[in-house]
Parts: sequence; C-alpha cells; structure tokens
Amino acid sequence: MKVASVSDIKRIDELASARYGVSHEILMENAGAAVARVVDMVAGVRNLLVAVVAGTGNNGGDGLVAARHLASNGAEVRVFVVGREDKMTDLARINLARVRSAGIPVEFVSEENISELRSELEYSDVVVDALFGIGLNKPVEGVYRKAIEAVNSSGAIIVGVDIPSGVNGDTGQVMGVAVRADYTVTFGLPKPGLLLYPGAEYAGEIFVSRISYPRALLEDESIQVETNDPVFIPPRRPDTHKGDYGKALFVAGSRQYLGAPLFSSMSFLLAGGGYSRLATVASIVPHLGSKASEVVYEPLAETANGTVAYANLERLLKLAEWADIVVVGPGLTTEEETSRLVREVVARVDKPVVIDGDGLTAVSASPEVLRKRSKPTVLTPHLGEMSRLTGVGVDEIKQDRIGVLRRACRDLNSIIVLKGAHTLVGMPDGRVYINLSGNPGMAKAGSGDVLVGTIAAMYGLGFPIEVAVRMGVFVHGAAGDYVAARRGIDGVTATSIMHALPRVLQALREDIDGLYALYALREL
Ligand SMILES: NC(=O)C1=CN([C@@H]2O[C@H](COP(=O)(O)OP(=O)(O)OC[C@H]3O[C@@H](n4cnc5c(N)ncnc54)[C@H](OP(=O)(O)O)[C@@H]3O)[C@@H](O)[C@H]2O)[C@H](O)CC1
Ligand SMILES: [K+]
Repeated sequence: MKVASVSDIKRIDELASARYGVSHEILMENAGAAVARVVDMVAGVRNLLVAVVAGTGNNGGDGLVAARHLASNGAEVRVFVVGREDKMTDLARINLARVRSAGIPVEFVSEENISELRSELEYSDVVVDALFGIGLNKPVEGVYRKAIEAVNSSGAIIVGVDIPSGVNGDTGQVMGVAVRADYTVTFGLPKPGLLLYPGAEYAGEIFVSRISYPRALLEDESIQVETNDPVFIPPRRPDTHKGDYGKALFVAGSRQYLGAPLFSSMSFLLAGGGYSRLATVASIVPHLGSKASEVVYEPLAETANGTVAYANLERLLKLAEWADIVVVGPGLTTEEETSRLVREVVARVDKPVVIDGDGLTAVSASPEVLRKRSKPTVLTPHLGEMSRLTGVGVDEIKQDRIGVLRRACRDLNSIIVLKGAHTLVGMPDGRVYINLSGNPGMAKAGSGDVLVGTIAAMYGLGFPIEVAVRMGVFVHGAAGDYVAARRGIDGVTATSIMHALPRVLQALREDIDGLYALYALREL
C-alpha cells in the first residue's frame, strides 16, 4: 500500500476536486461517515455516549460530520469545539450548522472553561479526536494541550480522525503532546507518521478509508513511500542443484566475534540459500565448523589481534568471482588493517555486495568507494551506523528518517536498510519502503547478522536485488514475530530468529494471503 506524505495528500486533495470533480465537501462527508462506521465497529453505536473534540479546521469538520452520523445512528453525542468560531474553515462551519440544527449539543472550549472538559469527557464511552490532522504545523500548547491531556485522561475509547492530534503526519514525532488513540481512521492513504515511532504507538490500530478518492490518484508513482508488502516466493523446483539457490561469500568474524560469522552464514542456508562459503580467521574455523557443518570454510591469515589480515585481498577477490553475492562486515572489528581490506574488497568486487556492522564503519571513512561501484551495494546500518555513514546526528535522523534515508541512498548510490522500529528500506531512486514486521525483542546482538544472511538468501532464491532486500527485511521481521508469539518476546534471540526463518518461507509459499493479512492495515 502506498504511504502518502502530507504534501502528497494535499496534492491528491486538490486534484480530486479540480480534475475529478470530487469536492472537499464530498471527501469530508465520506471521512466523517468512515469515522462513525469505525466507532460502531469497535464500540457499537446504540445509546453510546460519544464526545467529539473538534478543532476549527477540516479535521474538526470531519469530526462534526461523524457527530451527525453517530447521532443519526442512535448515539448520544456531544460536541466540544476547541478554538474560536470565527477561525473555523468554511466546511467546518457548514457542518457545525448541520450539527446544531440536528439538536446535538455544541460547546466552545477556551481557557475559561477547559477545566470542565476533563469531567465532561470522563462520562463518555468514546471520544473522537478531531483536533488536528495534516494541518498540524507547530508544537501544541495552551488550551489545545489541555484538551489533548483531557482526552488522554478520559478513560474512554479514543478514535483518532486522520492522525492522532499532536503527531507529525510526516515523521511520527510528537509535537509537544499527542492523543494516544486506540484506533485511527486515516483518509485516502496512511501517512508515514502513523507507521513510524512514536507516532505508530499513538495511532493504535489503523483503519484506512479511501473516501472515494479516484484510484489513479492513490496509486500514482509520484508517491514514493509504501509499506513493505511481501511478494510470492516460488516453490523450490525438484530438479535443482545447490548452486541454483545462490552462492554467497561471507567475509566475517574475528577471534573476538564468533557469533556474527555463524549467524550470517547459517541464516543464508536456513532462509533458502544454496551454498554458503565463510571466509574468516583460521583460528576460529574449528569452533565454527563444529556448530555449522553445512557452511564451507575458507581459513584466512590473521593479524596479531586475530582479525582478517590485509594479505588475504587477492584470495578474497578470487572467491568473490565464484559467488553470486558477497556479504562483508559481521564481526570483522574495526582493526585498521582489516578496515583497509574491506574498502579494497568493496571497491574491486564486481558483484552485489551487502555491507553490515564493522564493514559499515570501514566504508564510512571513504564513501566514494561506494559511489564508484557499478554493481548494487546494500548497506544495513542501525541508527548509530547511519549517523557515521551520513554525518547526520542520531536525533536529527529520528526527526526525519525518510528524508535522511532518501538523501543517503542517492548520495551513496546504495540500497540502505535503516534498522529500527519500523525498519525502512531506501532505494537510490528515492523509493522508500516501511517494513511492518518485527518487534522490539529483535534489538539484540546477532539479529543484524541473521538479517544480512536472509537478504543474501532472497537474492539466492532469484529475486532482483531490490526485492531481495525488501523480502529479507520482511522475512527477518516475521521470523522474529513468529518466535515472540510462541516463546515470548524475551525468547527472541539471533538463534531463535534464525531457526524460525524456514517457517516464514513455508508460510509465504503456502499462505501468503494469511501472512500478508497479519501485517496489512485494515481497509474500510
Ligand atoms: N486533505 C484531504 O485529503 C482531506 C482532509 N480532510 C481533513 O482535513 C484535515 C486537514 O485540515 P486542515 O484544515 O488543513 O488542518 P487541521 O484541521 O489539521 O488543523 C486545523 C488548523 O489548526 C491550526 N494549527 C495547527 N497546528 C496547531 C497547533 N499546534 N496549535 C494550534 N493550532 C494549530 C492550523 O491553523 P493556523 O492558522 O494556526 O496555522 C490548522 O490549519 C485532514 O487531516 C483531514 O482530517 C478532509 O475532510 C478529508 C480529506
Ligand atoms: K486528529
């Protein structure tokens, strides 16, 4: 599903009326009706005590339409408008008049009577939050802040209109204070702020209503963000050779880090890869061999500190000629000689390369190595590594994940997986995918190693590199969810995620609709 920025939605909104004759009034009527329908779905509307807290803009207008529909369907509705009547938009004013003529009580809330709002809302079964939507343009203060606090302390079921008020529609950041909705009914398409934390937490369960926007507008390719939906994995053909499912070379590990090479190279096989070759320091090969006999090992010369020595360069370049895809980085350490080797390998390997962990630190020192590559490059940074790659501070990245990611993909000519809640996948052409699988239990050592093995496996299964990265991220997250559901969130470890990978592939082959439904937003 496409994910529309605030400016995308404003453009769609204008085109809907200018080009298709679908007026703002029609859109507002459909929006309000959708809110009323969800209130009925989640709480049952007959004799329900509903308070609609409306702003003076069109988000408030939606709330007023919802009030009229709910009252018509048998609910006891009261409307509280926060702000001055003379500030109301035309559409909000028209709908206020209709609410009043339907005999629905309306009260204007200001600093003088804001204290009564709190007690009024405590008598409500449902509160509809229609204060701000995509028009939020500054931190929430004063009477609006108090109104949001009153909504949050009401103890009622809270249904957000379009966006929970106070959440930035594009970034998901909370602008001072925000409504903690149980449900959010969003219009046309979801906004990034509903899917990125903390906004995703404030939105609750999301319902999407297209409110009769013409389909062509909602699918326009000028909208460059979308949810990372899984695609069908073809069945394994019976007459196959292990080479058919991809040959991956992993340059990983050190005497200090034994888990990373194991998780990455083994996850490749468990996620469907064919031939996993691990080039690592000779001193740890016996240990790893006893744990993962299915992996083929290339013992490498090592530095005094037990890291991969530069002298291995020619050998690694030769091995890379054999491989379909090369993964560099997990557990290599940031030993200067080893980092120098990483940069040379990345610069000279004429195959798709996935760079993770310490490999990212190595290439951060000279990003032109990435720019000059002709074959695809995949980077899988967490926030801190992204900061080192881009020179942008972590807090600044959090303020605009999509914008920072998009610029970095273009600047570094790379596909970038920005790990976090939720993980984002950016493409050099500007497209960004928001991944909805995964859970906080996965933020543990080794989880990233499993991810890169899974990405390489998707490429081995035959997906084009961009799809392979998206699918690797989805499958990895779904495997973590599979474990959390069966063993509890504390049971989510690199090992348990790794062993859940085959289950997810099986589900994708046998019941992709079921798996898709697990993560898709509910459509009205
Ligand atoms: N665009 C669509 O496709 C549809 C939109 N609908 C609904 O309309 C809202 C957007 O409505 P809009 O009037 O643009 O803005 P809001 O209602 O979100 O905000 C109202 C005004 O509030 C002021 N504002 C913004 N931030 C603050 C703040 N922190 N404190 C106080 N006031 C604030 C701002 O006015 P200013 O004059 O102060 O700048 C806003 O204009 C959309 O979300 C949908 O719910 C349609 O009904 C459906 C289609
Ligand atoms: K709202």
